Amino acid sequence: MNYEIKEVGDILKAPTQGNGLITGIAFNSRQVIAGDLFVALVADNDGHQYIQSALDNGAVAVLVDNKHVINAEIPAIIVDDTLSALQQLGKYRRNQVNPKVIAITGSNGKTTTKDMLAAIMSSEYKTFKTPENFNNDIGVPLTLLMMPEDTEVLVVELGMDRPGQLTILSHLVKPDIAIITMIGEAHIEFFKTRANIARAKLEIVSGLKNDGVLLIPFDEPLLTQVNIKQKVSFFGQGFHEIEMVSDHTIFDYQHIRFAISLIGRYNIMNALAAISAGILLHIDLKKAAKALQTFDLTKNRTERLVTARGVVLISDVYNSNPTAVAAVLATLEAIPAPHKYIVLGDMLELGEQASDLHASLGQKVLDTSVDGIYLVGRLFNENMAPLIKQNFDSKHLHQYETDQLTELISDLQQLGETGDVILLKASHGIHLENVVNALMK
Ligand SMILES: CC(=O)N[C@H]1[C@@H](OP(=O)(O)OP(=O)(O)OC[C@H]2O[C@@H](n3ccc(=O)[nH]c3=O)[C@H](O)[C@@H]2O)O[C@H](CO)[C@@H](O)[C@@H]1O[C@H](C)C(=O)N[C@@H](C)C(=O)N[C@H](CCC(=O)N[C@@H](CCCCN)C(=O)O)C(=O)O
Ligand SMILES: Nc1ncnc2c1ncn2[C@@H]1O[C@H](COP(=O)(O)OP(=O)(O)OP(=O)(O)O)[C@@H](O)[C@H]1O
Ligand SMILES: C[C@@H](N)C(=O)N[C@H](C)C(=O)O
Repeated sequence: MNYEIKEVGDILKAPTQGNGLITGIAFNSRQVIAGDLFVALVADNDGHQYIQSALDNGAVAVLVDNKHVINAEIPAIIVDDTLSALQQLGKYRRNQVNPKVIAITGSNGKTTTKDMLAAIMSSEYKTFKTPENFNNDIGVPLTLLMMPEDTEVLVVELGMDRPGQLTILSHLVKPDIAIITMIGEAHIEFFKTRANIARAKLEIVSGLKNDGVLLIPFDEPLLTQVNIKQKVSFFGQGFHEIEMVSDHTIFDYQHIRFAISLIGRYNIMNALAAISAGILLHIDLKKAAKALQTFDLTKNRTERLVTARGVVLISDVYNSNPTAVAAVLATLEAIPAPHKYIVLGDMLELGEQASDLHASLGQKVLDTSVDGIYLVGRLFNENMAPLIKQNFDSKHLHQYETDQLTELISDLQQLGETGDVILLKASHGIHLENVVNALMK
């Protein structure tokens, strides 16, 4: 981006001080590079404390609120509220660059579908995608502002954990195509029912263009009954699964063979969502197939890693909820390996249903042929372990508190031989990524 400080002041109808050309944006002073506008956000901490550190790192100006007094020498844009100013700027950028926008939400699979779709779109168009999973009220405007001038297609992920959030984000990005990947139980604590989650996910159509298309899975009744003015299309039918091997999945769709560089039957659904959006923007299916052979996947999403000892780790540690756990257990069951182990950490934000939902996965764990079970956290240990103990050799059941990751790491470091598989899955708050990182050292 290239905006003069005064231009940003005009966009935001806000007073400015100083001159300079803004070429990038950052809200963390530690990540500021020369030319950036530093946005001082107020969270648990107050970002205004880090203005000097941002300037030292090369910030050309700072976006600050008028409750803070700022030295007149510092190039600045002064607003009422820095987060809403960030969103306003993002909206301006969206309209100025004016790409085709494909917005993706869903309880699971947003980031994976976003990465797949961006790879497909890049075969034909200058494409920009959400970095990592910057999908909230901060991440979405940041994505819009990071989008290069010549972007033809923007693939943007929209997340939410409360009703109303997607309405705001959808109006911000104004999608041409909106995708809902699936409805699960993620964040159900704040919704109580899956029906309420579906209703909140459907808010994605509130900013969808009148001639836009909503893409939804054909087999989710909470979505297929939707009644909206825009066109609705379905994905997920008409494929023929051929094979799932240890590091990729093969299926046929419309007479084209797809070999996606990921395991998990659910990733066929994610791929079909991405392919269907590709078709809407006239991408040739052979090009889509090529793009999905090797694409850049955000880490820790059913990511296959191999340790120095040759043990395969399936790292699925960014988030967790019952549908996702069931899906990866089925995947683990389907892939060949001499020995298999599972490490399950608690699933968070499930509210009053948490105990039942943790218990309900017990039979699925027992039905998966594994040689060892490692449970991390109170919820699994209190609610699932009793059933496992009755039906599984207790020598091979290992239990940890969430503050015992060091013990877990040292146990896993001894575990398995070449070709054996360890699946790790937990909510992000359990921080199994630290275990994965330690095992990969
Ligand atoms: C408010 C804020 O600025 N907090 C970010 C900030 O935390 P901190 O805990 O450090 O904030 P803190 O309160 O200490 O500091 C206040 C401010 O001072 C800044 N600061 C702090 C120290 C310093 O030396 N310099 C500095 O500039 C700091 O960047 C922050 O702006 O610094 C972290 C590391 O850089 C980021 O990770 C955080 O980003 C949040 C999570 C975010 O919302 N990030 C956006 C970009 C995002 O999209 N994040 C995604 C996903 C969000 C998500 O959970 N999505 C949900 C759904 C949506 C939920 C909506 N509630 C889902 O997918 O299910 C992600 O982190 O993965
Ligand atoms: N279509 C799907 N159905 C069920 N589970 C899925 C599906 N897609 C992905 N998952 C599970 O969810 C995990 C996270 O995937 P992904 O990151 O794509 O989801 P997400 O919705 O973007 O979540 P986040 O925004 O937190 O990254 C996967 O590793 C897998 O365990
Ligand atoms: C980390 C956040 N995006 C998320 O998905 N949280 C849920 C509760 C999880 O980690 O499972």
